[in-house]
Amino acid sequence: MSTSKSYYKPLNISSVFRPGLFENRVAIVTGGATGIGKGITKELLFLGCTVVIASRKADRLADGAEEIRNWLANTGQRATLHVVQCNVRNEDEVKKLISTTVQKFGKLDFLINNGGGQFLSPTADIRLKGWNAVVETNLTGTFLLCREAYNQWMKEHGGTIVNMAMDMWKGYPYMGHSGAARAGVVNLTKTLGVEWAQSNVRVNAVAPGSSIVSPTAAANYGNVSIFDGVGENIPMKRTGTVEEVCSAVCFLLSPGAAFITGETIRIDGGHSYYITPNFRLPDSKPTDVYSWQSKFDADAAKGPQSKL
Ligand SMILES: CCCCCCC/C=C/C(=O)SCCNC(=O)CCNC(=O)[C@H](O)C(C)(C)COP(=O)(O)OP(=O)(O)OC[C@H]1O[C@@H](n2cnc3c(N)ncnc32)[C@H](O)[C@@H]1OP(=O)(O)O
Ligand SMILES: NC(=O)C1=CN([C@@H]2O[C@H](COP(=O)(O)OP(=O)(O)OC[C@H]3O[C@@H](n4cnc5c(N)ncnc54)[C@H](OP(=O)(O)O)[C@@H]3O)[C@@H](O)[C@H]2O)C=CC1
Repeated sequence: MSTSKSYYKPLNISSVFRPGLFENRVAIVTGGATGIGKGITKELLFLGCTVVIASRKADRLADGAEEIRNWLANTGQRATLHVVQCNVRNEDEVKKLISTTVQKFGKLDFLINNGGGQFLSPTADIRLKGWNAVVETNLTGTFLLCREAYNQWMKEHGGTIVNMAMDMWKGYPYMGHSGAARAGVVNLTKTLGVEWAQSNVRVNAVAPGSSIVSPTAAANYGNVSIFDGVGENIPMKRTGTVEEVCSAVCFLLSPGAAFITGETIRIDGGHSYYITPNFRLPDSKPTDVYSWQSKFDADAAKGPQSKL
């Protein structure tokens, strides 16, 4: 990838939220060992939360957990990280993830349904097995986790859920399966926000643009340059950072969002509101970046983006 290496340096974690905000809280983050999920996990740990990360691949979980635990040890943070292997498409594994968490930690305050993904394909070429794989991962998996978290714990004790959507507001050419599934996630989020309000359970979502740079996200497409050039068509003239998603998730989990439910926050630099053919913005510099890296690194990260 042409983007500078410094962009991918191990992150020094910080947060715009107060230290200890999530002390005595217990969270599950699916897909918490890579990319955006790993960032969410680190910020939650930084804020004192106990975090269970869950996904399919044992090696990815082990690598992610090792990196996170090394960071915890180096910074002297005293937070608990636990790993559970779980395919969100498997109902039994989802039930077990929730029950194990509640048994081990005594409760479940937060569920972050981050795990998911898709492959690029013209919709006409998608086989049924591939369609089902993507819809089951993103929509059915989110449903199963929400249902089990609610029935096994949150119905009686309250809780907060954040789901993962994407920039599918105008359809999603070449990701028709995922666009349809994520639109379903946005709709499910509204429904559950209303149905479960009486149990003091808030359900919201975030919708990142197709522009949140992480090495695993890029590698999934077999093309590490997939994010190159993406910033050009975004009003803020740049791609987004993992941290810019994490802070929105932490806000939705926080007491500051106590009156917000059923909502989906777009994190896309204005891309989904920008209609290019009739109204093209004048050239401009990239906007300021929020990241956990030093100003020097953040400036380095801006470099390649400004060439887009
Ligand atoms: C222009 C800029 C665009 C930028 C886009 C970037 C925006 C980023 C958005 C993101 O979401 S980043 C996150 C990326 N991470 C992932 O997507 C990871 C998770 N994804 C997956 O694991 C897979 O894509 C999956 C299909 C959802 C699940 O895989 P699973 O292992 O369960 O299934 P498989 O056995 O591999 O495949 C099942 C079935 O699916 C079809 N298929 C899978 N991959 C492809 C492919 N690359 N091309 C075409 N079809 C595919 C296929 O039918 C598979 O069955 P078989 O035919 O192999 O039997
Ligand atoms: N990066 C971006 O620009 C955007 C990302 N998103 C979404 O954000 C989320 C995080 O993506 P990102 O961090 O960028 O990319 P990653 O590829 O790093 O994250 C995907 C994560 O999901 C996990 N996962 C995938 N399928 C399953 C499954 N069936 N069960 C459990 N876990 C699963 C993977 O772990 P494992 O392989 O071990 O199962 C991995 O940790 C995804 O839902 C993605 O689609 C949405 C919009 C834009």
